[in-house]
Amino acid sequence: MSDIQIENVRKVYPGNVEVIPDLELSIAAGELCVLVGPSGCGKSTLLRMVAGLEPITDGEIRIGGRRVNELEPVERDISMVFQNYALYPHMSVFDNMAYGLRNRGTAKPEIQRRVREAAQVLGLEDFLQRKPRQLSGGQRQRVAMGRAIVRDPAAFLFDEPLSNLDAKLRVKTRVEIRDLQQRLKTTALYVTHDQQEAMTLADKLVVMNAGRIEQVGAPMEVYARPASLFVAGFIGSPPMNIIPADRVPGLAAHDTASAGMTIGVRPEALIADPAGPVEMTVRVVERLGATSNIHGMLPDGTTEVIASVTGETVPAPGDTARFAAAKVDLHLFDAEGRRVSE
Ligand SMILES: Nc1ncnc2c1ncn2[C@@H]1O[C@H](COP(=O)(O)OP(=O)(O)OP(=O)(O)O)[C@@H](O)[C@H]1O
Repeated sequence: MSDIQIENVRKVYPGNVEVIPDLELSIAAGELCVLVGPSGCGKSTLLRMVAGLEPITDGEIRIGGRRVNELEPVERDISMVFQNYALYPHMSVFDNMAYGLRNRGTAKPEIQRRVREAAQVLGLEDFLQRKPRQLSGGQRQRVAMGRAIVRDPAAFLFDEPLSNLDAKLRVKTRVEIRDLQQRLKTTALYVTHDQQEAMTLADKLVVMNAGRIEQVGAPMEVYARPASLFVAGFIGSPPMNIIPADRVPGLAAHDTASAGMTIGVRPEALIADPAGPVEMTVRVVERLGATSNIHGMLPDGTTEVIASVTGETVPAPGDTARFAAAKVDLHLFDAEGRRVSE
Protein backbone atom coordinates (compact mmCIF):
# COMPACT_ATOMS: atom_id res chain seq x y z
CA MET A 1 0.00 0.00 0.00
CA SER A 2 1.28 3.41 -0.97
CA ASP A 3 0.18 6.95 -0.30
CA ILE A 4 -0.03 9.59 -3.01
CA GLN A 5 1.17 13.13 -2.35
CA ILE A 6 0.39 15.96 -4.73
CA GLU A 7 2.29 19.11 -3.78
CA ASN A 8 2.02 22.59 -5.31
CA VAL A 9 1.10 21.07 -8.63
CA ARG A 10 0.44 23.47 -11.46
CA LYS A 11 -0.61 22.66 -15.01
CA VAL A 12 -0.34 24.94 -17.99
CA TYR A 13 -1.29 23.47 -21.36
CA PRO A 14 0.50 24.67 -24.50
CA GLY A 15 -0.82 28.06 -25.52
CA ASN A 16 -0.45 29.32 -21.95
CA VAL A 17 -3.73 27.77 -20.77
CA GLU A 18 -3.46 27.45 -16.99
CA VAL A 19 -5.98 24.82 -15.91
CA ILE A 20 -4.59 24.04 -12.43
CA PRO A 21 -2.93 27.00 -10.68
CA ASP A 22 -1.62 25.37 -7.48
CA LEU A 23 -3.02 22.17 -6.03
CA GLU A 24 -2.29 20.20 -2.84
CA LEU A 25 -3.78 16.80 -2.11
CA SER A 26 -2.76 13.99 0.16
CA ILE A 27 -4.19 10.49 -0.32
CA ALA A 28 -3.47 8.02 2.46
CA ALA A 29 -2.39 4.44 1.76
CA GLY A 30 -5.44 2.25 1.18
CA GLU A 31 -7.77 5.20 0.73
CA LEU A 32 -10.29 5.59 -2.09
CA CYS A 33 -10.15 9.25 -3.05
CA VAL A 34 -12.78 10.54 -5.47
CA LEU A 35 -12.32 13.72 -7.51
CA VAL A 36 -15.64 15.20 -8.49
CA GLY A 37 -16.53 18.41 -10.27
CA PRO A 38 -18.18 19.83 -13.36
CA SER A 39 -16.90 19.26 -16.87
CA GLY A 40 -13.65 21.09 -17.52
CA CYS A 41 -12.67 21.61 -13.86
CA GLY A 42 -9.40 19.69 -14.35
CA LYS A 43 -10.14 16.28 -12.80
CA SER A 44 -8.90 14.23 -15.74
CA THR A 45 -5.86 16.46 -16.08
CA LEU A 46 -4.94 15.81 -12.44
CA LEU A 47 -5.46 12.05 -12.80
CA ARG A 48 -3.42 11.97 -16.00
CA MET A 49 -0.59 13.84 -14.27
CA VAL A 50 -0.54 11.24 -11.49
CA ALA A 51 -0.55 8.51 -14.16
CA GLY A 52 2.30 10.14 -16.04
CA LEU A 53 0.25 10.61 -19.21
CA GLU A 54 0.52 14.37 -18.91
CA PRO A 55 3.62 16.26 -17.70
CA ILE A 56 3.23 18.62 -14.75
CA THR A 57 4.31 22.23 -15.13
CA ASP A 58 5.37 22.80 -11.51
CA GLY A 59 5.29 20.94 -8.22
CA GLU A 60 5.85 17.36 -7.19
CA ILE A 61 3.93 14.09 -7.17
CA ARG A 62 5.05 11.23 -4.94
CA ILE A 63 3.67 7.69 -4.92
CA GLY A 64 4.73 5.61 -1.93
CA GLY A 65 7.28 8.25 -1.01
CA ARG A 66 8.94 8.11 -4.43
CA ARG A 67 9.02 11.22 -6.62
CA VAL A 68 7.46 10.22 -9.94
CA ASN A 69 7.62 13.52 -11.89
CA GLU A 70 10.25 12.21 -14.25
CA LEU A 71 9.04 8.59 -14.44
CA GLU A 72 7.22 7.08 -17.41
CA PRO A 73 3.70 5.70 -16.76
CA VAL A 74 4.97 2.09 -16.78
CA GLU A 75 7.55 2.93 -14.13
CA ARG A 76 5.01 4.41 -11.70
CA ASP A 77 3.53 1.11 -10.48
CA ILE A 78 -0.07 2.19 -11.10
CA SER A 79 -2.97 0.58 -12.96
CA MET A 80 -5.54 2.60 -14.86
CA VAL A 81 -9.16 1.74 -15.57
CA PHE A 82 -10.72 3.83 -18.33
CA GLN A 83 -14.25 4.58 -19.38
CA ASN A 84 -13.82 2.80 -22.72
CA TYR A 85 -12.24 -0.32 -21.10
CA ALA A 86 -9.36 -0.28 -23.60
CA LEU A 87 -9.41 -4.07 -24.02
CA TYR A 88 -7.69 -5.82 -26.93
CA PRO A 89 -10.58 -7.09 -29.10
CA HIS A 90 -8.65 -10.01 -30.63
CA MET A 91 -7.48 -11.41 -27.29
CA SER A 92 -9.42 -13.61 -24.89
CA VAL A 93 -10.39 -12.35 -21.45
CA PHE A 94 -7.56 -14.41 -19.98
CA ASP A 95 -5.00 -12.93 -22.37
CA ASN A 96 -6.30 -9.41 -21.80
CA MET A 97 -5.83 -9.85 -18.07
CA ALA A 98 -2.45 -11.54 -18.46
CA TYR A 99 -1.09 -9.02 -20.96
CA GLY A 100 0.65 -6.68 -18.53
CA LEU A 101 2.20 -9.55 -16.57
CA ARG A 102 3.54 -11.23 -19.72
CA ASN A 103 5.04 -7.92 -20.79
CA ARG A 104 6.91 -7.75 -17.52
CA GLY A 105 8.20 -11.28 -17.94
CA THR A 106 6.24 -12.77 -15.05
CA ALA A 107 6.57 -16.58 -14.90
CA LYS A 108 3.73 -18.59 -16.47
CA PRO A 109 2.48 -20.36 -13.33
CA GLU A 110 2.42 -17.03 -11.52
CA ILE A 111 0.37 -15.47 -14.36
CA GLN A 112 -2.06 -18.39 -14.20
CA ARG A 113 -2.44 -18.02 -10.46
CA ARG A 114 -2.97 -14.27 -10.48
CA VAL A 115 -5.42 -14.20 -13.39
CA ARG A 116 -7.48 -17.04 -11.91
CA GLU A 117 -7.51 -15.32 -8.54
CA ALA A 118 -8.66 -12.00 -10.03
CA ALA A 119 -11.25 -13.79 -12.20
CA GLN A 120 -12.62 -15.41 -9.07
CA VAL A 121 -12.80 -12.12 -7.18
CA LEU A 122 -14.65 -10.54 -10.12
CA GLY A 123 -16.88 -13.50 -11.00
CA LEU A 124 -15.24 -13.89 -14.42
CA GLU A 125 -14.15 -17.55 -14.19
CA ASP A 126 -16.65 -18.68 -16.83
CA PHE A 127 -15.65 -16.02 -19.32
CA LEU A 128 -11.88 -16.43 -19.50
CA GLN A 129 -11.87 -17.91 -23.01
CA ARG A 130 -14.31 -15.39 -24.48
CA LYS A 131 -13.43 -12.35 -26.56
CA PRO A 132 -14.48 -8.91 -25.29
CA ARG A 133 -17.20 -8.61 -27.97
CA GLN A 134 -18.91 -11.66 -26.44
CA LEU A 135 -19.34 -9.85 -23.12
CA SER A 136 -21.79 -7.27 -21.80
CA GLY A 137 -20.60 -3.76 -20.97
CA GLY A 138 -20.51 -4.55 -17.26
CA GLN A 139 -18.48 -7.72 -17.84
CA ARG A 140 -16.04 -5.83 -20.03
CA GLN A 141 -15.57 -3.28 -17.30
CA ARG A 142 -14.85 -6.10 -14.87
CA VAL A 143 -12.20 -7.47 -17.23
CA ALA A 144 -10.64 -4.01 -17.30
CA MET A 145 -10.60 -4.06 -13.51
CA GLY A 146 -9.20 -7.58 -13.52
CA ARG A 147 -6.34 -6.44 -15.69
CA ALA A 148 -5.66 -3.68 -13.16
CA ILE A 149 -5.84 -6.04 -10.16
CA VAL A 150 -3.51 -8.77 -11.43
CA ARG A 151 -0.63 -6.35 -11.51
CA ASP A 152 -1.00 -5.71 -7.79
CA PRO A 153 -0.06 -2.05 -8.26
CA ALA A 154 0.73 0.61 -5.68
CA ALA A 155 -2.42 2.45 -6.76
CA PHE A 156 -5.46 2.25 -9.03
CA LEU A 157 -6.46 5.21 -11.13
CA PHE A 158 -10.05 5.22 -12.38
CA ASP A 159 -11.15 7.66 -15.08
CA GLU A 160 -14.98 7.73 -15.21
CA PRO A 161 -15.04 3.91 -15.41
CA LEU A 162 -18.83 3.62 -15.20
CA SER A 163 -19.98 6.28 -17.63
CA ASN A 164 -20.58 3.85 -20.51
CA LEU A 165 -22.90 1.63 -18.45
CA ASP A 166 -26.65 2.05 -18.14
CA ALA A 167 -28.07 3.44 -14.89
CA LYS A 168 -28.85 0.10 -13.24
CA LEU A 169 -25.52 -1.49 -14.09
CA ARG A 170 -23.72 1.64 -12.98
CA VAL A 171 -25.16 1.29 -9.49
CA LYS A 172 -24.35 -2.42 -9.36
CA THR A 173 -20.78 -1.97 -10.61
CA ARG A 174 -20.29 0.93 -8.21
CA VAL A 175 -21.04 -1.38 -5.31
CA GLU A 176 -18.67 -4.00 -6.76
CA ILE A 177 -15.84 -1.48 -7.03
CA ARG A 178 -16.42 -0.36 -3.44
CA ASP A 179 -16.46 -3.95 -2.22
CA LEU A 180 -13.34 -4.81 -4.20
CA GLN A 181 -11.41 -1.81 -2.96
CA GLN A 182 -12.36 -2.56 0.65
CA ARG A 183 -11.06 -6.10 0.27
CA LEU A 184 -7.87 -5.27 -1.62
CA LYS A 185 -7.20 -2.04 0.28
CA THR A 186 -5.31 -0.62 -2.66
CA THR A 187 -4.92 3.15 -2.76
CA ALA A 188 -7.20 4.53 -5.44
CA LEU A 189 -7.83 7.82 -7.17
CA TYR A 190 -11.17 7.93 -8.93
CA VAL A 191 -12.53 10.63 -11.24
CA THR A 192 -16.22 11.20 -11.89
CA HIS A 193 -18.60 14.04 -12.64
CA ASP A 194 -21.43 12.13 -10.93
CA GLN A 195 -21.89 13.41 -7.39
CA GLN A 196 -23.89 10.36 -6.32
CA GLU A 197 -21.13 8.02 -7.48
CA ALA A 198 -18.64 10.21 -5.65
CA MET A 199 -20.66 10.22 -2.42
CA THR A 200 -21.15 6.45 -2.33
CA LEU A 201 -17.62 5.41 -3.30
CA ALA A 202 -15.32 7.82 -1.56
CA ASP A 203 -13.40 7.53 1.67
CA LYS A 204 -12.15 11.00 0.81
CA LEU A 205 -14.20 13.28 -1.39
CA VAL A 206 -12.50 16.11 -3.28
CA VAL A 207 -14.77 18.69 -4.89
CA MET A 208 -13.02 20.60 -7.67
CA ASN A 209 -14.04 23.80 -9.41
CA ALA A 210 -12.06 25.59 -12.12
CA GLY A 211 -8.74 23.88 -11.34
CA ARG A 212 -8.98 24.40 -7.58
CA ILE A 213 -10.10 22.25 -4.68
CA GLU A 214 -13.25 23.67 -3.09
CA GLN A 215 -13.43 21.13 -0.28
CA VAL A 216 -11.89 17.86 0.89
CA GLY A 217 -13.56 15.59 3.43
CA ALA A 218 -15.50 12.43 4.16
CA PRO A 219 -18.61 12.39 1.94
CA MET A 220 -21.11 12.90 4.77
CA GLU A 221 -18.97 15.69 6.21
CA VAL A 222 -19.05 17.52 2.87
CA TYR A 223 -22.79 16.92 2.57
CA ALA A 224 -23.49 18.13 6.11
CA ARG A 225 -21.16 21.13 6.08
CA PRO A 226 -20.49 22.34 2.55
CA ALA A 227 -17.67 24.87 2.68
CA SER A 228 -18.98 27.05 -0.14
CA LEU A 229 -22.06 27.78 -2.19
CA PHE A 230 -20.45 25.88 -5.05
CA VAL A 231 -20.15 22.69 -3.00
CA ALA A 232 -23.62 23.21 -1.53
CA GLY A 233 -25.08 23.30 -5.02
CA PHE A 234 -22.99 20.45 -6.39
CA ILE A 235 -23.28 17.77 -3.70
CA GLY A 236 -26.77 16.45 -3.03
CA SER A 237 -29.68 15.63 -5.31
CA PRO A 238 -31.96 17.44 -5.79
CA PRO A 239 -29.51 20.27 -5.09
CA MET A 240 -29.58 22.40 -1.98
CA ASN A 241 -31.93 25.40 -2.20
CA ILE A 242 -30.01 28.64 -2.30
CA ILE A 243 -32.11 31.53 -1.04
CA PRO A 244 -31.00 35.17 -0.62
CA ALA A 245 -31.56 35.80 3.12
CA ASP A 246 -33.69 38.92 2.60
CA ARG A 247 -36.33 36.98 0.62
CA VAL A 248 -37.44 34.87 3.58
CA PRO A 249 -37.10 37.07 6.66
CA GLY A 250 -38.52 34.51 9.08
CA LEU A 251 -36.14 31.73 8.08
CA ALA A 252 -32.88 32.90 9.65
CA ALA A 253 -31.87 35.65 12.09
CA HIS A 254 -32.49 39.25 10.95
CA ASP A 255 -28.84 40.25 10.88
CA THR A 256 -28.25 37.87 7.96
CA ALA A 257 -30.69 39.76 5.73
CA SER A 258 -28.70 42.98 5.72
CA ALA A 259 -25.29 41.42 5.05
CA GLY A 260 -25.89 40.07 1.55
CA MET A 261 -26.00 36.58 2.94
CA THR A 262 -27.44 33.47 1.37
CA ILE A 263 -29.25 30.67 3.12
CA GLY A 264 -28.82 27.11 1.94
CA VAL A 265 -31.44 24.56 2.89
CA ARG A 266 -31.66 21.04 1.51
CA PRO A 267 -34.94 19.98 -0.12
CA GLU A 268 -35.27 17.15 2.41
CA ALA A 269 -34.89 19.64 5.30
CA LEU A 270 -38.00 21.60 4.30
CA ILE A 271 -40.95 20.40 6.36
CA ALA A 272 -44.56 21.14 5.39
CA ASP A 273 -45.88 23.63 7.97
CA PRO A 274 -48.93 25.88 7.47
CA ALA A 275 -47.23 28.56 9.58
CA GLY A 276 -43.75 28.08 8.04
CA PRO A 277 -41.77 31.08 6.74
CA VAL A 278 -41.03 29.60 3.30
CA GLU A 279 -44.00 30.26 1.05
CA MET A 280 -44.01 28.90 -2.46
CA THR A 281 -46.32 28.66 -5.42
CA VAL A 282 -46.18 25.06 -6.52
CA ARG A 283 -45.27 24.58 -10.19
CA VAL A 284 -44.44 20.90 -10.62
CA VAL A 285 -44.76 17.86 -8.36
CA GLU A 286 -42.53 14.89 -9.16
CA ARG A 287 -43.73 11.70 -7.50
CA LEU A 288 -40.79 9.33 -7.16
CA GLY A 289 -42.37 6.61 -5.03
CA ALA A 290 -41.18 6.95 -1.47
CA THR A 291 -40.66 10.70 -1.85
CA SER A 292 -42.03 13.54 -3.94
CA ASN A 293 -40.16 16.60 -5.10
CA ILE A 294 -42.24 19.75 -4.96
CA HIS A 295 -40.87 22.45 -7.23
CA GLY A 296 -42.09 25.94 -6.49
CA MET A 297 -41.36 29.64 -6.67
CA LEU A 298 -40.96 32.09 -3.79
CA PRO A 299 -43.19 35.21 -3.76
CA ASP A 300 -40.27 37.21 -5.24
CA GLY A 301 -41.00 35.45 -8.54
CA THR A 302 -37.33 34.62 -9.19
CA THR A 303 -36.14 32.19 -6.50
CA GLU A 304 -36.92 28.55 -7.24
CA VAL A 305 -37.25 26.16 -4.34
CA ILE A 306 -37.56 22.38 -4.13
CA ALA A 307 -38.98 20.49 -1.16
CA SER A 308 -38.62 16.70 -0.91
CA VAL A 309 -41.44 15.25 1.13
CA THR A 310 -42.57 11.77 2.05
CA GLY A 311 -46.17 10.66 2.29
CA GLU A 312 -49.21 10.39 0.09
CA THR A 313 -50.61 13.89 0.43
CA VAL A 314 -48.86 16.50 -1.70
CA PRO A 315 -49.95 19.92 -2.94
CA ALA A 316 -51.04 20.39 -6.55
CA PRO A 317 -49.55 22.77 -9.15
CA GLY A 318 -50.90 26.26 -8.53
CA ASP A 319 -51.33 25.71 -4.78
CA THR A 320 -49.57 27.87 -2.24
CA ALA A 321 -47.57 25.69 0.15
CA ARG A 322 -45.63 26.66 3.26
CA PHE A 323 -42.56 25.04 4.74
CA ALA A 324 -40.34 25.46 7.76
CA ALA A 325 -36.80 24.25 8.50
CA ALA A 326 -34.97 23.57 11.74
CA LYS A 327 -32.18 26.05 12.55
CA VAL A 328 -29.59 23.24 12.42
CA ASP A 329 -30.56 22.57 8.82
CA LEU A 330 -29.78 26.10 7.66
CA HIS A 331 -26.43 26.76 6.02
CA LEU A 332 -25.35 30.39 5.91
CA PHE A 333 -22.99 31.73 3.27
CA ASP A 334 -21.48 35.21 3.03
CA ALA A 335 -21.57 37.46 -0.01
CA GLU A 336 -18.45 35.69 -1.37
CA GLY A 337 -20.15 32.30 -1.11
CA ARG A 338 -18.11 31.08 1.87
CA ARG A 339 -19.74 29.15 4.66
CA VAL A 340 -20.25 31.20 7.83
CA SER A 341 -22.48 28.93 9.91
CA GLU A 342 -21.03 26.25 12.17
N1 LIG B 1 -4.37 19.04 -24.33
C1 LIG B 1 -4.99 20.15 -23.91
N2 LIG B 1 -4.62 21.38 -24.36
C2 LIG B 1 -5.22 22.48 -23.91
N3 LIG B 1 -6.22 22.50 -23.00
C3 LIG B 1 -6.65 21.33 -22.53
C4 LIG B 1 -6.06 20.09 -22.95
N4 LIG B 1 -6.68 19.09 -22.30
C5 LIG B 1 -7.60 19.67 -21.52
N5 LIG B 1 -7.59 21.01 -21.64
C6 LIG B 1 -8.44 21.98 -20.93
O1 LIG B 1 -8.18 21.85 -19.54
C7 LIG B 1 -9.37 22.01 -18.79
C8 LIG B 1 -9.55 20.80 -17.88
O2 LIG B 1 -9.80 19.65 -18.65
P1 LIG B 1 -10.04 18.23 -18.00
O3 LIG B 1 -10.22 17.24 -19.12
O4 LIG B 1 -9.00 17.97 -17.01
O5 LIG B 1 -11.42 18.48 -17.27
P2 LIG B 1 -12.40 17.45 -16.57
O6 LIG B 1 -12.75 18.05 -15.27
O7 LIG B 1 -11.82 16.10 -16.56
O8 LIG B 1 -13.66 17.50 -17.54
P3 LIG B 1 -14.60 16.31 -18.09
O9 LIG B 1 -15.46 15.88 -16.93
O10 LIG B 1 -15.38 17.00 -19.15
O11 LIG B 1 -13.69 15.25 -18.60
C9 LIG B 1 -10.49 22.21 -19.78
O12 LIG B 1 -10.77 23.58 -19.87
C10 LIG B 1 -9.92 21.70 -21.08
O13 LIG B 1 -10.46 22.37 -22.17
